[in-house]
Amino acid sequence: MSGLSRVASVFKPFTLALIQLGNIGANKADNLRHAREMIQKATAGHGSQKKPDLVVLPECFNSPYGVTHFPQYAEKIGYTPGEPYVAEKSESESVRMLSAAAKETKTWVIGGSIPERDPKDDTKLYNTCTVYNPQGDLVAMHRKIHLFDIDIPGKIQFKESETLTGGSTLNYFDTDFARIGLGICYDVRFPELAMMAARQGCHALIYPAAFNLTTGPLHWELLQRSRANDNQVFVSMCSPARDMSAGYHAWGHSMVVDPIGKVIAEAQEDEEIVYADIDPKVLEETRSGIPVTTQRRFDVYADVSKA
Ligand SMILES: O=C(O)CCC(=O)C(=O)O
Repeated sequence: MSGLSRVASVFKPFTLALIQLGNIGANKADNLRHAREMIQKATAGHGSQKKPDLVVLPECFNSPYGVTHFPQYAEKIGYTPGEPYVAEKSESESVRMLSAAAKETKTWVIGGSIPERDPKDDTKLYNTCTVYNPQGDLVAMHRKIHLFDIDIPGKIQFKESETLTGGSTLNYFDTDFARIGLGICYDVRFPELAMMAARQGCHALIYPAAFNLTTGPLHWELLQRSRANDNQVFVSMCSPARDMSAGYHAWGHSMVVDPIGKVIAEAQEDEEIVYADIDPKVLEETRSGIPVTTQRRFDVYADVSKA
């Protein structure tokens, strides 16, 4: 067996904007206000910059990043794919803001991530990304699947599983220009997830993220270029700005990589908006020039979990 199992039909040029948000502090209302202003700024059009079709916020944009903060900042969203949902009346203030921002700017918004409380089980929290169309409807949600539990002695220790539960579904959404796969930060380390999304026809994989000063320089670019090269898709991670006065020091360097593995946009460390023009021709040329997407040998490696 070879080839892609399902290919989404629509893939047109579009402009992506990554908001490398700064000033994420303890005051949630301020964080939400600032995120909304930055969405407005990113979509306002500056000089020759084309208005983006899709804007992205970073991981955990409404609260400081840290396991002790998640319970305090968590919000109930209560969205179930396929069921009616009125975002502007959501119990979640972050969802209401993101929906309003998407609607007022008439732009697709990937709303970074926020700590979410399970609507049916108060003891369960997730790290959750929500997505809005230009009418402000919530159209997709992704709960971080792989929790960030690492311990590099003397460098960084982090254990999201102390307060979070991992999601268990692959998620993507369709726009009028592309099919976009979702992951959150640590999810990028798992090639299986990216490969499944690409095989479901995603043209771009987007990860709100927040790497750190240890793993950022080691793996931030490497992982994005790897997932892009493995699957011949666009890959992007959007980070918060670096704030050395915060409890968690984010790497920054929000980035977009094209399907041949080239970095086509990159922020530095401070608050910044970076734009990338996504050109479907690069995906087509990469796949026809180096046709690994049709050369796979699933007869040899049908199920890697059994290897
Ligand atoms: O994988 C890494 O090195 C960082 C992951 C991370 O910061 C996260 O999942 O929030």
